Formats: sequence, structure tokens, C-alpha cells
Amino acid sequence: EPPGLAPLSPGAPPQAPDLLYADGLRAYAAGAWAPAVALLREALRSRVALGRARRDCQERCAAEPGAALPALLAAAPGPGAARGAWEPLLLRAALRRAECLTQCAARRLGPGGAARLRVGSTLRDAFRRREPYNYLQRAYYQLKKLDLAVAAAHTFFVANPTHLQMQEDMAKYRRMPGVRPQSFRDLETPSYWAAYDTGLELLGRQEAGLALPRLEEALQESLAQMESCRAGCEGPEEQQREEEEEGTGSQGGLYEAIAGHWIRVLQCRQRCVGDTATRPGRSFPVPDFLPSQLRRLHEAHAQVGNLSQAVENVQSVLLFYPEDEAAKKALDQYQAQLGEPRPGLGPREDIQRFVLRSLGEKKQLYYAMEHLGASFKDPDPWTPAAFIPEALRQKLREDQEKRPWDHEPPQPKPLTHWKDVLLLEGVTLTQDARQLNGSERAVLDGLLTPAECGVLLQLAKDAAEAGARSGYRGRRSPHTPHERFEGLTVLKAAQLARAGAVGSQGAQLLLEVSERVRTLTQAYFSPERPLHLSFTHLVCRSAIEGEQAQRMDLSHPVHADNCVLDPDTGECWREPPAYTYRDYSGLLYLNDDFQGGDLFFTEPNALTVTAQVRPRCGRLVAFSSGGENPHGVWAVTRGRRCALALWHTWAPEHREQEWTEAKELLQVPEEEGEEMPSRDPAPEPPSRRLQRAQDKAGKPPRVREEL
Ligand SMILES: O=C(O)CCC(=O)C(=O)O
Ligand SMILES: [Fe+2]
Repeated sequence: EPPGLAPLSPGAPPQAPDLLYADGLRAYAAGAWAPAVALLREALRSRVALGRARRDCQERCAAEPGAALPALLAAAPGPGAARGAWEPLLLRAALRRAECLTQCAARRLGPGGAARLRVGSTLRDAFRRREPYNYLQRAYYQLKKLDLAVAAAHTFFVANPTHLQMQEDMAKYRRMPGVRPQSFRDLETPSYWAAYDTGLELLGRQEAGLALPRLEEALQESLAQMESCRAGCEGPEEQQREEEEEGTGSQGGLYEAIAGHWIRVLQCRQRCVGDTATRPGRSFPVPDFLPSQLRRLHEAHAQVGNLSQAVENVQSVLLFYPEDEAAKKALDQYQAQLGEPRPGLGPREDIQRFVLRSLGEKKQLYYAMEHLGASFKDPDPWTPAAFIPEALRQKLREDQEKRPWDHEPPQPKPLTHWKDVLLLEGVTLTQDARQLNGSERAVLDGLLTPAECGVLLQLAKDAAEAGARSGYRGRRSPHTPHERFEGLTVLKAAQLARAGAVGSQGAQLLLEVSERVRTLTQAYFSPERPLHLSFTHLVCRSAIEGEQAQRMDLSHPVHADNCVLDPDTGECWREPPAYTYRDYSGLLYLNDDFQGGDLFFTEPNALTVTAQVRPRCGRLVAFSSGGENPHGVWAVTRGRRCALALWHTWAPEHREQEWTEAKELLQVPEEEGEEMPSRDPAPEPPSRRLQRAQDKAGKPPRVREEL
């Protein structure tokens, strides 16, 4: 049973989610686990019920005679249509519609209807971040309902994959006997992401036939999600949200107010494009989500010989990009292969409807932008230039350039052979895959000079001390109680450097070195396809003195980096909570003055060791991140072992945004001391949370933590 979604008292009208949630947090703070669970679940459920009721009502009332727009309006007879003719009709229809909506809401939601059950912006944000699930998992854990705790944890985790506390909790759950990764079912992530990912994976394996149903499902489900998102735009919350953001109520007279409301609805509907294309927990949408899905569809259909479907899909691409050369060429080719012309064949109807409607909305929004001072951030790169008022075009072009995720990365220069790169960098290949008994593994030496290792070690030390000064005690390792674990991201390093807590030379070097590793890894393993850094983490593990006798555990248990390894079957599931988008891993070691701590690779049974690597300054171990490379770290029994862990990805949308942010931060001239953001702690009682929310004006930059 999915937590939070089954009614506690079936049939009863929903209660206000705000109140339920606040009561739930109070119960949680008081350690009353069972009531906390009941209240939090009810808050989640009532919010879902609320949304569903509103959408049903909207649909029903739109179809009700008298509340629909009179047909007369649609066919307004030219300029002669006197003002008096349409105005009363429009406004009467609006009155009827409002009456219908109010009655419907009262029927579905109880007396007071929608007004009584508003969801405030704080709650909306908390729910978007899936915070209730974090409280739920802890409460379930206390109640010893492990399966539900894991399911709730996973639901939260998918939307917050960089939440450190949750990483530890998930690791804890995974170690528990009887809790299997299979039970980490994803309860709230829209199903199209799974379909999309599987479809892409199958395509990657040249399985177009198998990929097609998943790709089609992904497209249809993302269109459905878009509809559901758009339907939410007419609700009272959307209006309220804009008012909160703009700090204005409606101004002016009747028509100004109507126009103002209408613009908000349109803005909201257009935002749905980005919302639908953004994975839970990600900050940026997959660029050009719909057209790129259509491109994959037409290619896959062509591959398996479904020519007419290939034509429909490529024509749909052309609706977005009429001048797309590749699409035009593909269309010609498909038509030639088809032989005789098929008259009925055109773009997909669902896409045609979508594009026409979207263009209509954009036209109005650009108009409002030019003449009414409205704001509009076009989510799409395909809007025809003719739609954009001349005065706005230049400014938009500039903004576009500032949004890197809207652009494919510049095509790389033809890549040099890895041997040239090694030579260039003064690096030697110490062991290749064969010597390491694997397929995609390598040990390279000479990536850092001893002086550079020194600078990076100093950086790690200074950062840890800065942490200690600000009340952050050295944490136990998430993997073993016998070691301490400190992790530093590039952004955090840059922030600390700005605040003067660490030298900026170290932070700068961190960026430089990660790029050095990326170049090498790409040249060695992926010369045709650019690799991007997706995460860079400077990690030190220290033995805790006096706790080392007869240690049986590992510093880092055996795992694979992009999938969940099942040692029993040797299978590796490329699914959350693993970081599925990681394609190549790199570990660049900084020192060797510690005991234990060798890296080792195993067979998929996680037991049989196939190769072992001793860390030392400037040594890079690089390998593909999948199930072919299970690896672990022996216990560090004395001293401190520091390494730069780097993960690379082929997916530009998973490129490490923080790398760029850190770079920018280190480039801009120093301003007065910046405040250091702290990571989001485990759930705390509401009173303290409130305090904290009030303390911080504005949102501090989010510091990412991954393992
Ligand atoms: O530090 C190492 O040698 C390995 C660490 C590792 O495997 C990881 O962080 O995924
Ligand atoms: Fe790893």
C-alpha cells in the first residue's frame, strides 16, 4: 500500500492539507509515531484528492451548456461585431462557469469548498520536495514497519538524490537482512521517466523493436502529465502564487483584472513544459523534451520498417522545426521507401494539437509582454522568431545564451588518440584492463605532482577544520563506524575559498584537476563521444583510533557505481537509488601514508577479488561504472586516506552544474564575506524548522552531497 495515498476514512471530504501537515509535524516532534504517520498520510492524500476534485470540476464545468463559450464568439463576424454583442455573452458564460465550479467544489470538497482548502506556498514547496516522505520513513522506522519505511525513504530519495542523511539511511536499509532492493519501488515518480529511460537504454543496445513501445508510452504519458499540469493552472493556488511572487493583487478595472488573471493562467500553462521535462530531484529540464522524443521515435520506427509511423513522427518533428534539415531528409527518404504517396499520412494528431495550442498561447503572452509589461520566459527553443516581437528578440537571445542547458554542447574537436593525451600530460599507463583482469579498467600514474597532492590535501584539511569551527563535527563514515569521513564538493570548496576559510589555490586546482581527469578518461575510454563530469568529490577517510582491532568490515563495501548490485544473482539493476547516469568512474589518489585502504575489484558475486590497487599520489584508477566493475575499499586501519572521486556521464543534462558555478565563483572579484550554507539536516521538529526558515532570507546556494 503506497504510504500516504490510501484514505484513512473513505468517503469523508478532505481536510485542509496545511492543518493536517502541521499536526503531523507536531506529532512527529513529540515522538508520537503512529499519529504522525496517520496525519502525514492524510495530508498527502487530501492534497491529491483536492487536485483531483478540482480537475474533475474543471472538466465537467467546461462541458456544461451555458458555461461553455458561446459558439457565436468563436465565429465573431469581423470588425462589425459590436462590442455589445460579445461582451455580455462572454461575461455571462464566465458567471455560469464560476457558479458551476463553486457548486462542484462544495459538492466534492464539503462546505466552503476550494476556499477552505487552499494550499499555501510553503506547503506546496515542501510537498514538491517530498518532505512528508522523509518524516514518514523515520516514523515508520520507529514503528518497525520496515517495508513502508523503505518505500517512503525511496520516494523521498528519488526526488532528493543528493540528500546526505537519506543516503546514509538508504545504505542502512540496504544492509538490513530481508530488505531487498526490489522493494525500493518508486511510488510517486511519473511513470514516463521509467519508460523513457528503458526506451533509451534499449535503443542504446540496438533493440529498436523493444524500445518502441516504451518510447511511445513515454511520449503519451508525458503528454498526459502535461495536461494534468495545465489543468492545475486554473486553480486558486496558481493565482495566489503569482500574487505572492509579484506582491500585487489585481489592479485596475474589470478588463485589466481579467487580462491579469488570464496571463497568469497562460504563464502557468507554459511552465508545464519545463515541469514535465524535469526529473524529480533535478533542477533543469531535459532540453527540448518532446521534439527529441519524436526524433527517437521516427528513427526507431524506420529501423524496424514501420515506415508510415516513421513518417508521422518525423512530420511531427517538423511541426516544431519546419526547417530541420535532418528531419526533412529523413522524411524524403521514408516517402521514397514507401513508394506510392499515402494521402492520409500527416503529423501525429496529439502533437499537432499541442503545437497549435502552444503557439496560440505564446502569441498572447508575447503580446502581453510587449504591451502590458507581463513577464514570460519561453520554455521552448523552437518558437518561430516571427512570434517574438522585434523589441524583445535581442534581449531573449542574450538570455538564451545564459542558459547552457538549452544548447547542445559545442561539438568536440576531433579527439586525439589517448596515447597523445597521455604524452601531453606526462602520464603513464601502469595497468590496462587485461592486467587488471577486467574489461574497462585502467591505472594511470603521474596525474599530479607531489606539490599538487600537497595543495589538495591541505584543502581537505582546511575545509574539515572550517567545518569543525562552524560546529560541524567530523562525521562517522556512512559505510563503517570505525572511520570518519569528510567530503568536499567543488562548489563548497569555492564557497569556502571565497569566505577565506581555505586557500583559493586549492579550490582552483580542484577544478583544474577534475578537468584533467575528464580529458584523460574521455580520450582513453570514449574517444567518439564526449564525457561530462557529473560529480566531483574530495573524500578523506580516517581510521578512528582505538577501534581497529580485528576489524571485519570494509572502508567501502563492494558496489557498482551506476547500478544496484545483487551479489546473489550477480545482476546489477540500473535503477535508483543508484546514480544510473554515471558512465565512467575515476579515483585520483592523493597520498599513501595510511594503513589498509587499497581499492579492489571483484567478480559480480562481490567476494572473489580480481584485482587490487594501492593508492598513491597522482595515481588514477578509471573504470566503467557498471556491473562489470564491482569494487570496494579495504578498511583504513591507521591514518587518513584522501582521494578525488569523479564520475563522468555521457548525458549532457547530468553535467555537473556546480562545476561551472564554482568556476564562476572563483573568477568574480571578492565581495564582502559570504555566508556559508549548511546542508539540510535530518528532519527536525517544526518549531526549529520555522525558526530556520525565518532566519534565512532568500535561498542559499544548494550544496550538493553525493557519495
Ligand atoms: O575511494 C575509493 O578508492 C573508492 C570509492 C568508491 O568506490 C566510491 O566512492 O564509489
Ligand atoms: Fe565506487
